[in-house]
Amino acid sequence: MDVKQTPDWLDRFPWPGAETHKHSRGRLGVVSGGPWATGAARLASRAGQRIGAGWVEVWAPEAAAPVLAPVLEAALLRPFGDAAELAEPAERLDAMVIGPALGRRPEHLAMVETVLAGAAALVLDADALSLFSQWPEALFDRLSPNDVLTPHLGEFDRLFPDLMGGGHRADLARRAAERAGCVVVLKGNQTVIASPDGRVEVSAPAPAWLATAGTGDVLAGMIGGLLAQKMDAFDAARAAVWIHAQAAGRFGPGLIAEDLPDLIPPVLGGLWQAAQRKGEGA
Ligand SMILES: NC(=O)C1=CN([C@@H]2O[C@H](COP(=O)(O)OP(=O)(O)OC[C@H]3O[C@@H](n4cnc5c(N)ncnc54)[C@H](O)[C@@H]3O)[C@@H](O)[C@H]2O)[C@@H](O)CC1
Ligand SMILES: Nc1ncnc2c1ncn2[C@@H]1O[C@H](COP(=O)(O)OP(=O)(O)O)[C@@H](O)[C@H]1O
Repeated sequence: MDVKQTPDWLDRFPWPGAETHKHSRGRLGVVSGGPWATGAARLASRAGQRIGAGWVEVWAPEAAAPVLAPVLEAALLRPFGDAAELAEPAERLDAMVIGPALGRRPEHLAMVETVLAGAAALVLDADALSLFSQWPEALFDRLSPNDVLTPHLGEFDRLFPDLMGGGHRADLARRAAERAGCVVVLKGNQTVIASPDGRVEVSAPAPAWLATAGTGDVLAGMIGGLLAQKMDAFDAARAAVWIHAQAAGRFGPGLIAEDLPDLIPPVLGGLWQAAQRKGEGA
């Protein structure tokens, strides 16, 4: 990677150091769907691990725990009974991802509401967004500037129907971030990342191989993993979108979401080398 072309967030990327331990490196929680819908949380949690969160917990409804137990290794399984039990991780952990394959029933809304009340930085994706389609203001009222919403255009339309009328996607995302009071990642071939303070970045076109189920769940886990490492939400979203596209480009045709988390390390390796060279040149 040419040092002159390195992304500006590279200077703020959370590399571990000699004093780092797994807890100080960033603790991420991912909330799983029910027993028939655990795959999305697995994709997100693995992506969070790969991007550097040192401690990853998968919070699973009790019925889903037997499904997850045999397939999680370094990630920790945390079964829960009802939504109120999510208050503890939402306070203790650095970041949480909720929404992928969560479900859209009242108990799922209660889960999202519980997590919104905690101190952890949040990535709200998929069903966590659609659950608020009838009352988006109830979501916006509870968000913090370090939270991130990751809608595709269909989900964006549910939360911000009046913004869909026209204008460039960058302008839609900017207005959405201002209204929501948090970072908005409007996904697509060119993903727009907008901050409530007015910063906006439009990504370079990403490989269309990403148009396959589950790649957004991986992106949510990547953003969550960087938030857990205390990266600023706008930088975390920009970095994750960039690394996600680079990883997809490395695989090319035939990509499925399962491939993506394990493609993160070589991309990080290139960034690490570029950061070292930049440091030596400084
Ligand atoms: N392995 C898994 O368990 C996976 C679970 N998933 C879950 O499956 C459920 C349905 O996910 P969907 O994303 O289909 O959500 P939705 O069913 O909420 O949205 C899809 C609808 O939005 C419209 N739409 C408009 N623009 C779109 C765009 N740019 N990208 C995608 N859809 C667009 C589509 O035409 C479709 O009508 C969610 O719970 C989701 O989290 C998916 O994330 C895929 C992987
Ligand atoms: N045509 C495309 N070109 C490049 N990237 C795409 C394209 N279509 C989708 N993507 C990317 O793939 C991901 C899909 O996310 P999403 O729609 O939430 O899927 P899922 O919910 O199935 O994980 C997003 O990161 C999006 O930017």
